[in-house]
Amino acid sequence: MEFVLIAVAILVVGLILGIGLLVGRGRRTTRLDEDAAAGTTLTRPRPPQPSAPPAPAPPAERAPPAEQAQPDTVQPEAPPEPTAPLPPAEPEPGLVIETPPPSAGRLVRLRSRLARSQSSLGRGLLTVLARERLTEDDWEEIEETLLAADVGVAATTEIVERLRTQAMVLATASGEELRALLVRELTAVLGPDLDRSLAVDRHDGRPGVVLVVGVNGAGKTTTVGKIARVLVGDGRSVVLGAADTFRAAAADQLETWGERVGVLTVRGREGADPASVAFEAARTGVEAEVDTVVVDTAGRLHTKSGLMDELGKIKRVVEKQSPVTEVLLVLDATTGQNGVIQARVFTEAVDVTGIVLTKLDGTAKGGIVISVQRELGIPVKLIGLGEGADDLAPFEAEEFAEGLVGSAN
Ligand SMILES: Nc1nc2c(ncn2[C@@H]2O[C@H](COP(=O)(O)OP(=O)(O)OP(=O)(O)O)[C@@H](O)[C@H]2O)c(=O)[nH]1
Repeated sequence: MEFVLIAVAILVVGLILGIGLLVGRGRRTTRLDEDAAAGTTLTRPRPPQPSAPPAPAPPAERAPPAEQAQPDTVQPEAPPEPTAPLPPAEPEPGLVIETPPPSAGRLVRLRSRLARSQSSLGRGLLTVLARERLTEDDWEEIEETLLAADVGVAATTEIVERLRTQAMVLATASGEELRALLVRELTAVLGPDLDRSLAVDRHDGRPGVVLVVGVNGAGKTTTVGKIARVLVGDGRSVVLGAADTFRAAAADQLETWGERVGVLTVRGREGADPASVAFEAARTGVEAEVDTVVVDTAGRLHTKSGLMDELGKIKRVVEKQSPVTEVLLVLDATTGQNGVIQARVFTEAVDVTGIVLTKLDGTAKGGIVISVQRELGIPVKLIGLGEGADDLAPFEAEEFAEGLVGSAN
């Protein structure tokens, strides 16, 4: 009996201790949360910080319609997302607004930047073509030179065939004549008659909207800034939209580009809905009656359907305000065939109307212009030839071919 009483007593003491421990833990949890609210330990999401200006609720007619993922299904209107744009940064005191040069003739000024392509492609071809009688080995060398410069198989075959038909002429041609002939042949495969004009004009009393798409790091944000300068230099009024809300620095970067040429940048908070920022940019452009709104987008290649949804939504939402007149895909020329594969994903997601090839100054593979155009069936409209603010030029087939082949001496 005594034994039983001792066992019961031990059990009761154990129970009391166990309950005490559990209660203690519960308190600790509570305390952590209280600490978090006081700003010492963060264990749950914080409420919005006071440093961010409170977002005024946008009036109903101004708010972009929230849309669902499926582009072609009509969804009931959901409440708008609170993504009012942040006010533009105050311009720095004493900031001088620059007047960029017009875009015409820029490629002539910048074509010496194609030096790396020129020495491997242009000079390589001229050296072989200058040989007295071209053997099969020589033709193979020509083919290899073209392929090494990323001209692509189909265009390489075409160029070699065209040159072969002129073998008689080649045999007697002077250095200068050979040069001219090569420029002519390269110009022909570059599509001299393609329409490369940028659709940036107002339509039905509303601004033309240019969406700029592409993978991160291709030079997209820089290119949007440079495009703003091209447009301002050509006498157009512009609003920029920083819809690459994925990276906060991208909006800062764009704002700086805009400020330099007196152009307003509409931006949202980091992580805001890109479509809402694009919508606000278009709305601002409509209200300010500018010629063109240029929108930088985030180039996340998470999944093809995700990209399609995002770009499709941006386009549809913007078009509630103003027509999307141009969709430019920015590609890094130094990424070669990889870039072309990435490009395909974008062309399937959105109706791309023009290509911008950046960083052509840093590559020996200038032939990428030819292969990208052919493989995607979309004209190259602008090319990036350096990090300078005005190192973006409208593409011109003959001037580009001249740059690849180089001068006669
Ligand atoms: N050499 C050279 N550099 C360029 C050219 N265009 C852009 N760049 C550089 O490429 C780098 C990337 O440019 P960004 O504009 O930040 O690239 P992005 O695609 O916007 O990247 P995210 O903002 O991360 O999406 C920068 O250092 C640019 O200066 C070009 O034509 N030539």
